[in-house]
Amino acid sequence: MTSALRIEGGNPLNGEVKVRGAKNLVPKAMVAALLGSTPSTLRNVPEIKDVQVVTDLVELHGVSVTNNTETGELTMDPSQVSLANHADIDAHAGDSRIPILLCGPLLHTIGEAFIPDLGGCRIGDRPINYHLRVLEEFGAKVEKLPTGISMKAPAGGLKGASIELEYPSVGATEQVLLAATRAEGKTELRGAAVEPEILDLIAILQKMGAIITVETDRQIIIEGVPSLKGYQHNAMPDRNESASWASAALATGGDIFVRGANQKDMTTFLNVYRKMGGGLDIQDDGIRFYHPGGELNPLFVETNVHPGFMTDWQQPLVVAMTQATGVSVVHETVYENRFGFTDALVRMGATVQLHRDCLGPTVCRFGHKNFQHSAIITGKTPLKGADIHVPDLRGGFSHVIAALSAEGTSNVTGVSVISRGYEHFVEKLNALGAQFEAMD
Ligand SMILES: CC(=O)N[C@H]1[C@@H](OP(=O)(O)OP(=O)(O)OC[C@H]2O[C@@H](n3ccc(=O)[nH]c3=O)[C@H](O)[C@@H]2O)O[C@H](CO)[C@@H](O)[C@@H]1O
Ligand SMILES: C=C(OP(=O)(O)O)C(=O)O
Repeated sequence: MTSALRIEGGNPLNGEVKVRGAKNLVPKAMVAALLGSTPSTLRNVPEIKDVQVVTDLVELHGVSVTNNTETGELTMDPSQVSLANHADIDAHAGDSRIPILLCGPLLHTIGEAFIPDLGGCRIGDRPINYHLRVLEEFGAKVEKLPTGISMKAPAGGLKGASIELEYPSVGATEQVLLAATRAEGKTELRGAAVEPEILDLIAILQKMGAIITVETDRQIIIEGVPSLKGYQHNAMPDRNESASWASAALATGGDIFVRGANQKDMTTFLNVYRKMGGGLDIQDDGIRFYHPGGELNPLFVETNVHPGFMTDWQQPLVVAMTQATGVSVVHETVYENRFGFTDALVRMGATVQLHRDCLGPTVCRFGHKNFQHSAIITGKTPLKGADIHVPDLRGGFSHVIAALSAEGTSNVTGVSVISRGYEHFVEKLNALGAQFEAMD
């Protein structure tokens, strides 16, 4: 696997890339398969590290998985789900955030679960207090151990609950869905997240036999059923990868057709892109994103839960903002610490100032705390090559596109983290005409 790139920047990215299933849906769809009594088939599965991590985890629990990485068809047979050895599970500590979502399905099928310390991007503290509270509301007995979290189902199994989330957390909403569908009785969830990936997960659960109603005002009602069957599903395309390539086109002055990008999941992003002066050609089978020449406009953006501007779109777009003429402002309201990647941009010549105040109308959870969660980006600044070690998934993608738009050579290390969410990243860069040398 490529761990470092020596990039010769200053050339636009031009050409076509294909996006397959969403990183933020596919691993959860795999977890949902554990709830079924018969095998499930998921299509459009990308070859990314998070899929491998979940494959390893569910295999440890007795699920038989076959994955055709070329066709993207993955089948899971959950008929032999069993307890796994703690040490084997613990070997996956720090790999991804998905293990916490195994709790509901494991409590239903084998009555207990052990979860290692979670991974995922270090873009904030990322506590799991909502997850644990939700599971306790279903009746689970939760015990924190030095190496992870152990839990047991109550006698008679999980019971439906009335739950209110204090913040519309994506993961906690998924936790409720995966625990409630087979719990006894009705579950009412208020303050739910309604990201497109969650609606796709609900579609999968409905195919399996679940009864789930998405009401207005972030309410979801789940009427528990005693058993579910397997599903066949085509995973929704990755709107975050699509938006990343869109920002890459703007940052490098290029022109990229993202085959598979879906307009309906990206309307908020597309509006922002158009306001910035980015060119769009929305087609049935994908979207062409391009720099139309001339000046890009500065922008004000606040990240937020869906249907707001997705936080995962923010980091690559900030690189494009360094190439807009004037002052752009980004107020990050989802994670308290998602601007660490801008240090490298500043070393490359960008003008980015971070602030602890909420620079926007939304009074977010971080306003009165000591977090640099607002950024002022003043452009247009030419970027020059630098040596960079990537910090996280989106930050890593952003650093690579900054290096591609910069004059001169950049040595980017730690790029293997990008494979957690971007399929065939190096091959795609190559297809877009990027000039680089890849090192293992
Ligand atoms: C694998 C996956 O789908 N990851 C996505 C998911 O992450 P994830 O599901 O982890 O994100 P959440 O929506 O849960 O987190 C949002 C906010 O809630 C806080 N929080 C969350 C849970 C909890 O128990 N306590 C708590 O305080 C988090 O620290 C964060 O500030 O949604 C995020 C927000 O759209 C995206 O950036 C991630 O790409
Ligand atoms: C924050 C992200 O993912 P995760 O929740 O998997 O760390 C992301 O995809 O940008």
